[in-house]
Amino acid sequence: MSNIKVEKVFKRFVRRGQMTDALRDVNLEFKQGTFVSLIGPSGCGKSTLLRIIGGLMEASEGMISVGGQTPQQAQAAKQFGFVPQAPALFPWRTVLENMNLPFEVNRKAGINLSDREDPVELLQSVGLGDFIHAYAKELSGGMQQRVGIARAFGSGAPILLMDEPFSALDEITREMISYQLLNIWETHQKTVIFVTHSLREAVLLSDKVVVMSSRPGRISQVIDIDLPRPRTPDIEDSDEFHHYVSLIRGQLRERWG
Ligand SMILES: Nc1ncnc2c1ncn2[C@@H]1O[C@H](COP(=O)(O)OP(=O)(O)OP(=O)(O)O)[C@@H](O)[C@H]1O
Repeated sequence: MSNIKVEKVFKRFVRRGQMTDALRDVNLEFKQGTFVSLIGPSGCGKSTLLRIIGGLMEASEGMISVGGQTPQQAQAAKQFGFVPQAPALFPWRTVLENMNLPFEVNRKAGINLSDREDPVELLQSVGLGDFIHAYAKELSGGMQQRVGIARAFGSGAPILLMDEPFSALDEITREMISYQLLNIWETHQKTVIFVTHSLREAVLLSDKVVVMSSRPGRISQVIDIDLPRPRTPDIEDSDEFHHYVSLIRGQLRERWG
């Protein structure tokens, strides 16, 4: 089981003699196969926490375990897939060729990914079945981001770290993509840690929402989202949905005030 445990994590940046405490006393547990969102005011340390979990940055103090491994060991064992704000696609490669990138990189690293998922089926589940032979440069920003998501789900990594993947998209596209992300996640249940500023996205997508406060970033509350799955658009009109949104909004306001 690749459960992730974060214990007493503290992170201090020191730049030109200036100290910034980005995270303090962060304790969290992520169960394998769950979808967890991190939400909080700008600068509260969400991206820093994601990078520390993903082995891209070291904590100043504390312990992180990814199924018993350090984040760096887990990263070397290809446990993580990253979905950043803008997907790193090769414009002159087709969508299908871009899907093969992690596979090619991992093959060079001598890692056998024979059990990888079917890229065409993954692209279909994010609504890109008709675009597999299109060049990446021919796609809209939203379509490119969907390729990035499908690719992360097909990379063989059991843990996906998503840092505001929809932030560059317009509202309507965001809404559509969030349902496609739900769709692909409900079929291929990986652990997802999803950084967002959107209350709606956090509630719609997640099993748990971690509300953070600034500064230094701490966990102010972890809220279980007890809404039935699969989640369909009508859920957004339900009283329960609105209840969770206002609960999180209240938490965030309390911490700002
Ligand atoms: N490499 C760095 N060097 C120095 N300070 C940093 C570095 N990275 C982040 N910080 C600081 O740490 C704090 C947390 O930053 P972080 O990017 O994790 O916040 P965030 O919650 O993801 O913000 P946002 O929602 O605006 O993306 C901020 O005060 C930021 O200036």
